[in-house]
Amino acid sequence: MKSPRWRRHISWLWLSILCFALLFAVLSYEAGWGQPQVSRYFNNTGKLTDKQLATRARERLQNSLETLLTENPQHPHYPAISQQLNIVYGLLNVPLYLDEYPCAQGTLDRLDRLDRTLATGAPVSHELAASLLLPVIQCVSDIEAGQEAKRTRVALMLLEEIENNRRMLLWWALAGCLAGFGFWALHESQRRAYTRDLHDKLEWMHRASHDPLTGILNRRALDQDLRAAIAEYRAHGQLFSLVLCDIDYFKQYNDALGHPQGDRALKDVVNAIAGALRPGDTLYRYGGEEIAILLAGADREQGQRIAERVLERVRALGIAHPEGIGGILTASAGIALVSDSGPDAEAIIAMADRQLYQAKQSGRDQLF
Ligand SMILES: Nc1nc2c(ncn2[C@@H]2O[C@H](COP(=O)(O)OP(=O)(O)OP(=O)(O)O)[C@@H](O)[C@H]2O)c(=O)[nH]1
Repeated sequence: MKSPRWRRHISWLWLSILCFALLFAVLSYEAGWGQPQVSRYFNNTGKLTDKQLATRARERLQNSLETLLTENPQHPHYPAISQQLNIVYGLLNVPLYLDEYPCAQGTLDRLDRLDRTLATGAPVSHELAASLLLPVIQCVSDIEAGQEAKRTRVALMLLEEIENNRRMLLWWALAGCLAGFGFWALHESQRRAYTRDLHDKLEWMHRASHDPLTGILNRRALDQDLRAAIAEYRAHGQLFSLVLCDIDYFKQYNDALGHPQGDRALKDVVNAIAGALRPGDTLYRYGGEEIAILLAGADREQGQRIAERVLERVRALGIAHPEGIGGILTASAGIALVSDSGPDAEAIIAMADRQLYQAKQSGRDQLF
């Protein structure tokens, strides 16, 4: 059955790789994640730096008040104080303070008033100086405290945001890892199932063409190879011979020593025959105790020489046979050359079979 179209295009392996790639991307992003947050913090704290202005203003105000309270009214240094107050005015005259702190505008008015008084050169009493500057210092201190509280709030928010991001990242990383490994596991099971299927198919193919007892090719394989060899002969005149080999008096062997012993002897005979062949020759179990040998490229002389060698190897095994020729297991063989029988599978087999029959009729343990 054909798998659905999407299954052929999306494999679990690719999904797994995608998950790990996303995980990597998230981690890379995390590496630079702190950066925008920190810059946001400094953007926010840009407004907070005004706290420093208030601090500087407060210090100058305190110095000015101290000077005014310790001033010798006979030798006043009002211009210097006035200069300090002008600087303070400039430090406090910022939109942020005026927008957010109600006392800020009154503070500027008071500074203005004191400055104008100083400008007249008339002595400024301690009471006047204190009544004008103390509320100003109080307001500036409030601004300082307010800005400081704001800075703390922003810092806390930033920490909380970073913590939330970390937690979210952890969950995403965990999910990415689990999904990646999950898809990889699916891919692995799919791969194993595929390998198992392939293995099964190969085994079935092997079983379909091989004999289970001896492990050599079977008759079906011989039919196929014979057709291929005939095609080759027709196309290029490539000669070949077919030898049919049959164990002599095998029924008696089985009857005397039992079927399991007969199986062992059959395997020994097959191994002996295989040992007598050339690399390009092929062995088949044609049926029962009958073995076929396809001798590629062999003319009559070569075919006969190999077939004789086969019979000799069987003899040389020396398997004891109570009713065998000379007391041992032997075999007979019939050979057919493609050029004699005609390029037809059935005709070649029939000819080799007739030759084998002749060998049996002539006393067995021989080639015909
Ligand atoms: N042990 C065993 N015996 C088998 C197997 N296949 C076929 N046989 C036996 O081979 C014997 C063939 O007997 P026959 O066809 O009469 O031939 P034969 O006894 O060898 O006599 P000739 O061929 O005339 O020499 C039968 O007894 C089958 O049971 C096998 O796989 N194992």
